[in-house]
Amino acid sequence: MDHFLYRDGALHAEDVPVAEIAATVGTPFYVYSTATLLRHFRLFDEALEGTDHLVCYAMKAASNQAILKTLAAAGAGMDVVSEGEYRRAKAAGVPGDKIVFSGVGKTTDEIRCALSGGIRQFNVESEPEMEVINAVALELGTTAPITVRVNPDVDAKTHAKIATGKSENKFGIPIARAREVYAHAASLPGLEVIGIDVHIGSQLTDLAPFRLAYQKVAELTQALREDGHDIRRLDLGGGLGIPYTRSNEAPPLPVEYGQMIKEELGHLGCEIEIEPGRLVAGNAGIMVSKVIYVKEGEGRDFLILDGAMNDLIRPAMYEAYHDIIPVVEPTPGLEPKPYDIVGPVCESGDTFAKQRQMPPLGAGDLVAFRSAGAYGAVMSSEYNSRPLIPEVLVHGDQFAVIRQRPTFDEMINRDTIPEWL
Ligand SMILES: Cc1ncc(COP(=O)(O)O)c(C=O)c1O
Ligand SMILES: N[C@@H](CCCC[NH3+])C(=O)O
Repeated sequence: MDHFLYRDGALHAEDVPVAEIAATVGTPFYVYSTATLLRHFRLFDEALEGTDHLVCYAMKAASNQAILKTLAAAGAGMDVVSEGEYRRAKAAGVPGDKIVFSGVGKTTDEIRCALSGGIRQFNVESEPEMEVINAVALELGTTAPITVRVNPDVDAKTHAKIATGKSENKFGIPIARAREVYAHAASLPGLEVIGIDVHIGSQLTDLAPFRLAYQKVAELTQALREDGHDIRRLDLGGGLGIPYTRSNEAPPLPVEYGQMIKEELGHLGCEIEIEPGRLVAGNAGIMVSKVIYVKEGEGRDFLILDGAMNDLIRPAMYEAYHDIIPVVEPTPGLEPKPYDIVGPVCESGDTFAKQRQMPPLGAGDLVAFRSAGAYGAVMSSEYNSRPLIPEVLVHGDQFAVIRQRPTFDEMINRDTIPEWL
């Protein structure tokens, strides 16, 4: 459920007509709903009710400071994967002891920054990284709390580019080597081993791969405890998928996911951490764009939009499907027409949808890409020298621009000219 609905014939973001935002900020732009963000965060929090737990929002999904602040104020922890994300989380008011640091290539500087600023734990991805964290901790005269990310060799049954839990993926250490790696970690005086981490992929639409991975984590917990490690925290990653289309079978709900976690891991008495990103932000955001031209091609009509692959890369990158709906509610009974929906960028890959049935649209009409809140604005670029598009946050009947569109001069003057030119 989200808060982008038609009312009186017009698409609204909560209580604000989307066309009103378009008139203020210009198209294209992203708009997020505070109510959806909070609702989705709370669904996870409630799903783990009765356990000692922390929901650490995977801020890579959408990391605008206003979004982070909204979630932080509701009690969210954060999962970060870079110094930039760590600093964003701190700037949004998240205390260090609610920030977990994931990622396969943390640099010495990043480790130093997080360890001196305060960190809940590092999710360690390799033995060389473990050595570096140990060295930095000793240099700073402290100990670093860590989990080791294990790769359970489970097929997440998602798009290959976003599956992370198979042995051929770069993530984590093979679960078969875990006991050896934990023994190594325990021998390093700068580390405090506190738990296990696992994350098998993104946009999972079935609980079975999660269950399989968590069963392996449960077995490993017992084995590591027998080896004398005080395993007291399990970080179970993110990955629960969202419905990108209403015709699809809906993915499992957070409450079902939470129930499964309790069934598989509840008996261990560990603190549970999860790192959802997409499910918190995905359906909390839309991208709004305007039709520039309708072009009649051979055997097909193109809707040429002012939004492009640089603004929303998911269709080009993963063949991802996004519902695209008109901002003016279509009159019932209007015969839909097939369109290829494309952006102005000079690549044929700049195609959002092929032969998509839409109500007839003309130049100047606004359309909204649903489910664009996660991995939307954060993956955008200025390719073709198209300035990054604005982001807007709605709260009830109020809206605020939370990222301005840079001016062309700002974009151009970010570059510097060497003195010999
Ligand atoms: C370590 C880690 N945690 C959490 C997430 C968030 O995943 P999702 O947005 O699918 O919930 C990711 C991305 O897949 C990740 O790599
Ligand atoms: N960027 C991907 C998700 C990546 C998940 C990152 N761990 C997407 O848009 O679906």
